[in-house]
Amino acid sequence: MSTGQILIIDDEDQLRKLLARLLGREGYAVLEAKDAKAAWKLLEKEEVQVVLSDVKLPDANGVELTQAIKARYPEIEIIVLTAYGNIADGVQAIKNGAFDYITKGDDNSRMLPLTSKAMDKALLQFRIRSLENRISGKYDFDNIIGQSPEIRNAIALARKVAATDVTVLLLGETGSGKEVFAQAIHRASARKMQPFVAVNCSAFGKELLESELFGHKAGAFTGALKDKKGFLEEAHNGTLFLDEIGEMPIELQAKLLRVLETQEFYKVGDAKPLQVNIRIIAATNRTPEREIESGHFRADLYYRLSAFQIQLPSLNERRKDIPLLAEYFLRQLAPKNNKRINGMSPAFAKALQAHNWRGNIRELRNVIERAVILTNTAELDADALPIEFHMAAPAGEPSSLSLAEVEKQHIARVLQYAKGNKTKAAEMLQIGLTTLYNKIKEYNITV
Ligand SMILES: Nc1ncnc2c1ncn2[C@@H]1O[C@H](COP(=O)(O)OP(=O)(O)OP(=O)(O)O)[C@@H](O)[C@H]1O
Repeated sequence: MSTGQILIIDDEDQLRKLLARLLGREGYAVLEAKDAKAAWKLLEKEEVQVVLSDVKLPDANGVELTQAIKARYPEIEIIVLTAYGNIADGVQAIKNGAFDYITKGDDNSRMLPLTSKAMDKALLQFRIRSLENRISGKYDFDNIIGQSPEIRNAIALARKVAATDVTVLLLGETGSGKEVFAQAIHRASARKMQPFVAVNCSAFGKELLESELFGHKAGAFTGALKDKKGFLEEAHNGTLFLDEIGEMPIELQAKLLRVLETQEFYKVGDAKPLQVNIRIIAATNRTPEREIESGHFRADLYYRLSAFQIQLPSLNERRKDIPLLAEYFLRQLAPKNNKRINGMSPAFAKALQAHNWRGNIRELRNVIERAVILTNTAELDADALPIEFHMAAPAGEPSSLSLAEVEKQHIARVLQYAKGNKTKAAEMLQIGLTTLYNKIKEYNITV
């Protein structure tokens, strides 16, 4: 029995109903639309794998509609129904991305096998897409955890801008969720079925970043053996996320500005420009104004990018979300690590609240994962936290402590944490065991 859903677009009621019956008998779920407008409405609401569309529709041409549907929903396969004798339409439809075409009334015997093949292909594409989404852990706004006004405010702004094509600049400390926001904006936009391409500008050297972004022609430089598509081209019709934009070399920033202004760019080694349609979301963990002053960030690019800025709060600024996020990561990470852990002790929760989260949500996630791995009971407890959680800063005026005193206190704390195990303490302190013994003696530390 076949599965999957087919949408038939045809204004001839009789023929449409006949096809619907035929395909329904094969086990497909079938939807019907009289025109393109009704078809778009159904496509928005329903998951459709295959479209059968007449060429002559009251409000559209099926050959052009094919291109529009493929642009928005690339996984869908389309079979076009052409009028008798009009092969040109069929050929053009295939050029526009159709799976195939059938001549109306003439090809009923081809209809079922062809539909079944198109369905197989589409189902495979849907499966790949869903696996890709799962692997890359894509986020939408509902998965952005946080109740504090600071994060709710950022989410509200991002939701509003998502529906538009406006360039967005996300500001926030490292690990505060800039990429998560960029993905959520993409997924809430009309481009959601199109690629989301993320580029970390700090991960490449200057030359490499240029050819990775813009692509290159074969022979453009030594080692460029074949033509290569750049990220800009890969993100065509979709969203390009430029992370750490402040790290982009200044000459490249000028080129990027040109792309933003003209939606046009040149591959490295190519004389003719390529047209692209992309939405840009950029992010930085630096302060743009300071970067401009120091000459690392072009002011004109900044003004162009910052049409819509969203400042993401740091975790320290929204401490009341810490328990919520910790629970969320625990629920996610315990099963992943095959652990049955259903809560955290008050001491564990208190230590999370007191910590200075310089690495923000990424750090919190890592701390929870580490604790999950170390825990074999039903509850996360404070001893599964990294050492810095156990060692509050030494009390008193800093000036009142000599370096030797700080060293003594630190060694004492580490020994206490290691429950008197000197080998473990020496490892944590990254000193030899003999040195540790000497220090214990020198400072008269009681173990
Ligand atoms: N609000 C949130 N809810 C749940 N998980 C989140 C949230 N924000 C961020 N995360 C998680 O925190 C981690 C860091 O997020 P992300 O990579 O988006 O940060 P970033 O600001 O882009 O960091 P960097 O500046 O280092 O690139 C990821 O594992 C992400 O899944």
